[in-house]
Amino acid sequence: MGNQSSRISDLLLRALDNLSQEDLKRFKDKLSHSDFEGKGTIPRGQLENADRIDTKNLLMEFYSGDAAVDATIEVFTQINLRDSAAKLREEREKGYKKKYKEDIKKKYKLIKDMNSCFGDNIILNRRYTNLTIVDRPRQHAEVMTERTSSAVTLATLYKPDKDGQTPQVVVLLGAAGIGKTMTARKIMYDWAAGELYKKKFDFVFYINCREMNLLNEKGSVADMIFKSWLNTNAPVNHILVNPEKLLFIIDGFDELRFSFDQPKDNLCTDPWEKKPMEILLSSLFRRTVVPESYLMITTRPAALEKLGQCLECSRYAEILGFSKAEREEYFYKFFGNENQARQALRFVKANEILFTMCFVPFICWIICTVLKQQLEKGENLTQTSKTVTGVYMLYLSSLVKPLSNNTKQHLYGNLRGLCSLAADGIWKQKILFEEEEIKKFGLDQENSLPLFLNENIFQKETDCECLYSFIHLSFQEFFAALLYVLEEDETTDSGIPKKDVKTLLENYGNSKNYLMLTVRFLFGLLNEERMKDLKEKFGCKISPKIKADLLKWVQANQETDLTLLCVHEGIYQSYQLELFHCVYEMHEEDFAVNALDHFTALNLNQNKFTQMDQRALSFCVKHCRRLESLCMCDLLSDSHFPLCLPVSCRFSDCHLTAACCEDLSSILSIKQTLVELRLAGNSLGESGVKLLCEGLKHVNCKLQKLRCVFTIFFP
Ligand SMILES: Nc1ncnc2c1ncn2[C@@H]1O[C@H](COP(=O)(O)OP(=O)(O)OP(=O)(O)O)[C@@H](O)[C@H]1O
Repeated sequence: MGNQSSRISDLLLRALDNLSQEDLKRFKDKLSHSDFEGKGTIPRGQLENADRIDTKNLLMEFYSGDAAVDATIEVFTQINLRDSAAKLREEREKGYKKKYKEDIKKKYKLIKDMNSCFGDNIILNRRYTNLTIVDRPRQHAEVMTERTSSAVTLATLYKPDKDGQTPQVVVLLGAAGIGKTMTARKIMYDWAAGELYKKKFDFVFYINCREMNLLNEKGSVADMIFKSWLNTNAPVNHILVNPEKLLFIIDGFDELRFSFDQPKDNLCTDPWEKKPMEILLSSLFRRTVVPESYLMITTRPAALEKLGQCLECSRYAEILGFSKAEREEYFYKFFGNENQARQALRFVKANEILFTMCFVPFICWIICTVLKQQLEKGENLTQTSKTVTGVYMLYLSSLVKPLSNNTKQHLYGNLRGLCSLAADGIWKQKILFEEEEIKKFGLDQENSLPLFLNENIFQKETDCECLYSFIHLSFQEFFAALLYVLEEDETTDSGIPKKDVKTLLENYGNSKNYLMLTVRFLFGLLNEERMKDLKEKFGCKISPKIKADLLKWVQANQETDLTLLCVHEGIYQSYQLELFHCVYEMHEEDFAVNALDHFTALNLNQNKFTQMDQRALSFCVKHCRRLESLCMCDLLSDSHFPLCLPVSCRFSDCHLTAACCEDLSSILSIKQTLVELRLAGNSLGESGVKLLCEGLKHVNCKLQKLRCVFTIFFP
């Protein structure tokens, strides 16, 4: 007997056992007259002498599966045994939930490391580290300037807000690799384990946008539920009875290729109605179908505008990544060996930029993976990197290093194919690739695949289809960028469309935001050291002339007097801020000086920057040679903003510390053009003020105006 039959058998027997002898007699009598769902009646002769077990067996034989329970409930109701009917209904619901939860727990309990061998899994809870998540104000102009953001936990996402409104749609935002998918998986697991949303949701369904892109057939909400149901037939009818107890997690909105500007009368309202995927998803987002259900949508910030066009969200929350303490916790979890974790942490902390970058879990994973390999081989921990591109290169090098010479010979060809596949995919917003495409780019050779691509087994209706994806979307973006840097190669590129960097930049400028990370990597790859590595380690022929195109592009996108308004730690990501990130990613003084030559004034007030934003800005401001005025306030308390050298500097409420005063002091003693300095709202401390005074006393100091309010007591 299958699992489901055995569950139904127990359920029915319990229900019949609870009947008195008299009620059982009435039940059998009514049953012998009932033509349930046109299936005819169970012959009276068979029922007459049947005991409870026989009756149960007859019910199961005659009405197979769930219909036997439906028939029993119906007959209970007809003979006025309403309590028994309600109890059976309730027990069946509990059974469904229990089974679904068990299956979900099994499915989400394990995760696969991106570079792991088949069957090499890790227990989710042993690796999952808490992330910092904050609530975000809505995107109305008047609230965009609201600067407070409060920490939230997964458990409080669907709790009423301060106005008493319970959000029905939660958008979980976060940059590439910050942990959105991991969080979605953790929610699935915790819910199934009874640790999250226990009373709030009866069923939680996970929908992966990457897979949605590939579904050419029409589908319905019911089909989505069927697909999530792992083993048995989903009791969709019963699930849909209480839509307000359902949560749909739609993971990776930014990966969807569809446009969502459907006219309203195209949308569906019936959960059983089959529609093309883009209409079905539009209907869910625009709340025309199962409008009482709850949604959680994860997306990168770049797709926020598109999402806003088809969805009215009631709560935005943003994943900010790992705090310092969480980064440390991650290292211990990753290594599972205190000694190694301590060594690795000591090494990473000594390189401040590297440690800062670890706020992104995926970067943390790459760094730990590379360090683990080095530690296991007894090598010294020597690699350092200042940019995200540098970290990705580290990973690439670590993969290539142990390859045999024979494999290395084919490396460049494979890499080119891989880059072409990646770029092709980025343009088509395609993340899963079929075997045909793998062949088209010559990647079907031994050794070319396992290094960079994952094999996914994707359930397409009943057939199992084999698909490939990069080990992480950001790696696809990295390889796509690499294609633009590689020199055209007439011998190997036949049939592969040529890629023009100007088209890439133009399209990105025209708000094709999904190109954002690719463009950022492009800058990163053109760093001299990266190019040298690419040549030496991977045999790449690099085309440095595109640096000139990048320079022109940055220059063309500049104003002289720039005010960056309302950047809330990445949410309202400004195009201009992204340009600063690009310049940072290249990390070259000459380029930065030329690229930023236009700026004379920079106003960074009203912003809340992430640590990485601050690093990028710090680097850029340092290289704005013609900057005359810099105005900023309210930096993070552990910020590292440069005390750069324009004519006028305003650092109001910048949490400047005594350490910053040391820089300031030396600037005052060198920079004779600095004439105005405003420092209101900073508590510099006694030692800070003393340091400042040193600079002010210096013979080179030509400061004319100093504005500050100090509360400090000198002994
Ligand atoms: N909370 C976490 N604890 C431990 N590791 C994490 C966590 N979040 C993410 N990671 C690591 O970072 C990797 C990338 O995370 P994930 O795929 O969830 O990012 P994402 O935000 O969905 O990225 P993208 O927008 O590029 O799809 C994971 O595969 C995992 O190794």
